[in-house]
Amino acid sequence: MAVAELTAPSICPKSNLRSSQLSYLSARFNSRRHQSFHLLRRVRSARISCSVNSQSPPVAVKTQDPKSKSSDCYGVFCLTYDLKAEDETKSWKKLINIAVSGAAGMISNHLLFKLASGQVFGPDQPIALKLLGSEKSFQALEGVAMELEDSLFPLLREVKIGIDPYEVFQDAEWALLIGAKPRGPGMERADLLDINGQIFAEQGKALNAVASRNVKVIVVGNPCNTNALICLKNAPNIPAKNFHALTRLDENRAKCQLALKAGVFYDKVSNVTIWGNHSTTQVPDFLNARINGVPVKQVITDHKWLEEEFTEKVQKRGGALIQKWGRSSAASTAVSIVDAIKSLVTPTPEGDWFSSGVYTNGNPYGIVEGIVFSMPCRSKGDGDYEFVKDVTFDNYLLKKITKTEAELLAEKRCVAHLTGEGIGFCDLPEDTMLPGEM
Ligand SMILES: NC(=O)C1=CN([C@@H]2O[C@H](COP(=O)(O)OP(=O)(O)OC[C@H]3O[C@@H](n4cnc5c(N)ncnc54)[C@H](OP(=O)(O)O)[C@@H]3O)[C@@H](O)[C@H]2O)C=CC1
Ligand SMILES: O=C([O-])CC(=O)C(=O)O
Repeated sequence: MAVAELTAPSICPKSNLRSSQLSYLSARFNSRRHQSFHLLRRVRSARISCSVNSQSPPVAVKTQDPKSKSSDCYGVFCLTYDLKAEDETKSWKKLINIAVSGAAGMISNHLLFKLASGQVFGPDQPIALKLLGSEKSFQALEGVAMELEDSLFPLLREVKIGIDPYEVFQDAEWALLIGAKPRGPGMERADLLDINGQIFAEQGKALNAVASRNVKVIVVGNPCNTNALICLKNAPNIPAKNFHALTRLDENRAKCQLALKAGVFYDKVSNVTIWGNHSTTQVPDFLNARINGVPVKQVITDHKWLEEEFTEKVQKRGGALIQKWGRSSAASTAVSIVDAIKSLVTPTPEGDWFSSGVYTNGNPYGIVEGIVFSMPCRSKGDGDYEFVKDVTFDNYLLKKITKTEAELLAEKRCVAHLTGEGIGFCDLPEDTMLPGEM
């Protein structure tokens, strides 16, 4: 690995690194081959920061336990700071830990820079990014960390990279689970459920063991509803309510199509629910949706279009995009993850709601319990949510909801061995597909 080409940071922030870290770092440098790259950087950073700060008044620093397996950091982010020592940062909130899996992937490449810029959690919220990859993607992950260093984001105070979820998820307050294996040629959907299910079972166990007891988990990697179910079943000490499967991209896609048809800008479209699975059986609800506060069916009177073209367009938008791009949605998915987080940390506007795939227990819509199903939610902005009460159903909507519910129940039976509910038995509907498959 080209360690010799690396230079220490040319700036020395008002920071301090404990000199006791040096021997610890040097020892570890020899013992962990794959992490030698950033450990050497860390030694160099430490030396520079120690010499510059030898005349500085002492500042409170975060203590680092050499025995801790989760103490690795990356490059410039190994410097430690007293956030209360500088006027600019005095009013900042307490640092939050955000874990991201699949961090070397396409979606993450958009998302991480949004998180670090402050546009998600706000301009007074410092963050630590804990990035999970694999042996295969570790070098790419180092590249991601280098780009984060070079971006000089003031709010980004820590970056750590690793391949062990038990280390990376330590104290995570948010876990954005993006990494998943794509469906390869000739791979059965049951195989995909099993391969990805293993990943999410393992990550659920790791969250259960080391994450914050109130961690909020957003599962993006497909098939995201059932992956989220597997994850929450393997994390019994974390409230099931805290697990989400990302269906916000589908909601955004539905809003865009309704706006286009009605000839209005998309900010006029509200109250859009995606019901069910993030698959081609998902149900974009035009019965309860509104345009300029008026029910969509009164604005768009072509109901055949709503039932057929609109619905199918939203269900298959992912596939249409893959045909153009040659790869699945990455930028708009990252934007929708931002939207999903913001919906939980800011109060939902009066009268509106957002869609999220959440655990069905206690839902007021009669959806079967024990699955992860996209439904309309509202939040007070405290990271939690409640189900919306005032939604209506007609026969068309109920029939569609029943179909997507049956699909999720079949997926659940297929992964029973991963949720601790017996032996997996796959009788998936023939037409079950991800939005990206056509
Ligand atoms: N719910 C939703 O709305 C949507 C979900 N998705 C899903 O999100 C998931 C991730 O999508 P996306 O980020 O586009 O997928 P990518 O293929 O870009 O990344 C996913 C994984 O690929 C590996 N990887 C990526 N880049 C590299 C690299 N340069 N070298 C080595 N390994 C690499 C990483 O796995 P590792 O680090 O583990 O090796 C990473 O976790 C997929 O399951 C997709 O289907 C996509 C769009 C919308
Ligand atoms: O199928 C995929 O991987 C892409 C996907 O989920 C989407 O675009 O909604």
